[in-house]
Amino acid sequence: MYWLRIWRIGWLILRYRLDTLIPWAALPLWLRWLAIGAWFLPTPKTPGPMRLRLFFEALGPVFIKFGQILSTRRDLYPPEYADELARLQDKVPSFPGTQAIAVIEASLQKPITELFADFSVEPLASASIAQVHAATMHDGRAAVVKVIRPHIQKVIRKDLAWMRALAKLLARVPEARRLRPVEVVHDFEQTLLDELDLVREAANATQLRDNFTDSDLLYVPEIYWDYCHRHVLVMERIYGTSIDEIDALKAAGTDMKMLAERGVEIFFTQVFRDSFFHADMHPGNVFVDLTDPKKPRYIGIDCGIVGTMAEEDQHYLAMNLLAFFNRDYHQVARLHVESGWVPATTPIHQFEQAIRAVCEPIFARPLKEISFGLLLIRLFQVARRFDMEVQPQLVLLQKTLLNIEGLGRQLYPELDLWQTAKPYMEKWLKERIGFKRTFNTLRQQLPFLLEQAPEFPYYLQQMVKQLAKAPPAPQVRVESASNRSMSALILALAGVGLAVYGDQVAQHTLMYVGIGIALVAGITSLRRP
Ligand SMILES: Nc1ncnc2c1ncn2[C@@H]1O[C@H](COP(=O)(O)OP(=O)(O)OP(=O)(O)O)[C@@H](O)[C@H]1O
Repeated sequence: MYWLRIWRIGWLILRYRLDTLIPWAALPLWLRWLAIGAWFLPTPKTPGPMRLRLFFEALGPVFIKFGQILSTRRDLYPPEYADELARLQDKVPSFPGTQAIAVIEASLQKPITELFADFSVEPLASASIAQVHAATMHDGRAAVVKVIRPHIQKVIRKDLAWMRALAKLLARVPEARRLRPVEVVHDFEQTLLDELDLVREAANATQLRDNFTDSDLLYVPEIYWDYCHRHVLVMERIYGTSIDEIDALKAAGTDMKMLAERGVEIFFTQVFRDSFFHADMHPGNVFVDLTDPKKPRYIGIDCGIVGTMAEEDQHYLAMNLLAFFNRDYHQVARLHVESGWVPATTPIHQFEQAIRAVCEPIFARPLKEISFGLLLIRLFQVARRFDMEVQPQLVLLQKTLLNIEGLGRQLYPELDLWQTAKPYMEKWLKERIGFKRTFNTLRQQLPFLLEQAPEFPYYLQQMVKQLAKAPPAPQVRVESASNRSMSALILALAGVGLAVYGDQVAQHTLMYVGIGIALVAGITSLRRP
């Protein structure tokens, strides 16, 4: 079985003449012997990217998924390859509904009739990892049941082992190393293994749903947790119009401008407000609720792939985008160093010049034609030359951004992404840096500080004792200065506490503690020369 797979991969490489895509002359001698087998084969007529796509298709679901992921790495691969691989589709035959039932019953440990009032044996949809069936719950709710393809785990693990081996081999070739085969395969492995766990998908969907509770922008179907397992996911069935059905959307009188803008708003809200974004926004996963076509609401399904961002990354991303659109390349370069995205030793001016060289041609176009996603790709390409390790989350973000832009412009070609996003980002940055955020942080931390309040007199006593023992003047001055700031700080906290939380008793206690500290600190500082 193992050798059969090796033989098949080798044979398909030769059949699609992938050897012609490899710069043999650049390879070490020990590898060149592999090319000997190809010497007698006819020269291929179809272009290289298409042959690569056919190769992935012939190798089945895992390689197809891999090709789809490569197609999103436009920062690494030439556009003609990315475009061709983006055409890869999971044309996988569905598996029999009886097998789906067997997986469900084995996972949930109950007969299907006990689980559902009705279960449709004919699948609604079928993809490489899972298949979806319609069902009705016993209380009458319409549901869909997602079931992991039987035996897919084994196939995936075997193929992943293969890919890792091939990637390691490629990484030994200097020409191929810059394509980062090992990292790319590693990221792919993570994504794929995550997709195999439907409980993870259910948890993601629940979080996204919670983040948009009562929102008129996005709806996420409810997860029926009592019916979930690693291999089975049961959720509310939704009835929306696919975002792909432009004619149907228009015929229903949808406000297409608002629909496109809401898509952008949802994305930026997810990235900046929640730091949790749906990262698989292909049209098959996006529907529109047209209850009110003048206020169309999105419906998102399939939360198998999500992205999160660290707070600092959010901050630097927003600052970067704003700096970009102000064409302040020096600031962009500086932010990259400050955030640690590129090494601290990066020569700022050279980096700035390199960024300017790729960005200026983009900005020569009208603003509404500029692609954010493409801009990020260019930036990552430049930054790689300056040793930037692009984190997977940033790659996910850039990929999602490209999807959103694609969708948005398909819905409403005049969509000005920047005009839609800029006010949102500026507002976010202002809130983050401004008084409101400081106040909110204090408000969050205050219960903890107040919990410590009864200890204040003790600390106070200790402080006074220490001061009494304190040695020479200059040092004392520093200490009393710091005590004064300490008392000011505590007083300030007490003030905020009063404003935010105080009932009458707490207010008085805090006030007296605050005044006491201020008095003691003041008297102590007077006692010292
Ligand atoms: N809650 C739902 N209500 C109605 N239809 C649904 C629901 N969830 C999924 N579907 C249908 O099933 C299809 C496949 O679902 P989903 O995208 O979750 O599966 P998948 O195996 O991850 O597919 P892919 O990998 O192609 O995204 C959807 O395109 C949609 O038509």
